[in-house]
Amino acid sequence: MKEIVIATNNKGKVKEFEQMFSALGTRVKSLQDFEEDIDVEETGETFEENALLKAETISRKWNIPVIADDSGIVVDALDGRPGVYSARYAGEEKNDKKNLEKVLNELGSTSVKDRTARFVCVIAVAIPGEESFTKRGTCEGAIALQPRGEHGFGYDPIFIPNGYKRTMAELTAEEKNSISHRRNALKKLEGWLREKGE
Ligand SMILES: O=P(O)(O)OP(=O)(O)OP(=O)(O)OC[C@H]1O[C@@H](n2cnc3c(O)ncnc32)[C@H](O)[C@@H]1O
Ligand SMILES: [Mg+2]
Repeated sequence: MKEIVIATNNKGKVKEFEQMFSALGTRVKSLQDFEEDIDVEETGETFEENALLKAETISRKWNIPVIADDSGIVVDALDGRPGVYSARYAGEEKNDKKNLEKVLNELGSTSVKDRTARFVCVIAVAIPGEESFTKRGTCEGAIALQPRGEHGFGYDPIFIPNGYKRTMAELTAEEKNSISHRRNALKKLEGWLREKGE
């Protein structure tokens, strides 16, 4: 596939998709590349529902194939929060720094062994005239005691992937893209992408 539209306004996601899709020879377009300001309301209760909402809304609007990514961080000691509310956890303004501070505050002095968490990414595919579907990828790890690192976006400065001492924001883009929830979801789409590429 030469080009794919991703129904997202998140620049961090776009960058990672660009990096991962370039290896497959596919150009990426996001909602930022269109004149119109579009923000699909995320009213679903699961990552799957929200990913489908975003992909299908844009696919129907322009009658083109679209993928969408709904993702977030699930913290065990917080009963799975922020989960699907990750983007707006500290308020509607969607502030990455405030969001991760809220998670750190809520965890307080919770011990390292009880700070287990995972990133979740669900990619939805919507094609005019075809049944939509989703693929889910995860990345297991733990919440750091303090934010560290400048790379990536969102909750990366407080997430330590299993097998690493560094936070996700201290990994290079290549390192993150080789283990991330987004990579793991995309891997499950590779068969479909190859078929569409022919
Ligand atoms: O809905 P779109 O337009 O795609 O953009 P968004 O930022 O609102 O995206 P989501 O609704 O999927 O919310 C995802 C939240 O999870 C965070 N998140 C997702 N992937 C992440 C990653 O790879 N690293 C760190 N945080 C991530 C992100 O910062 C948001 O707060
Ligand atoms: Mg969103």
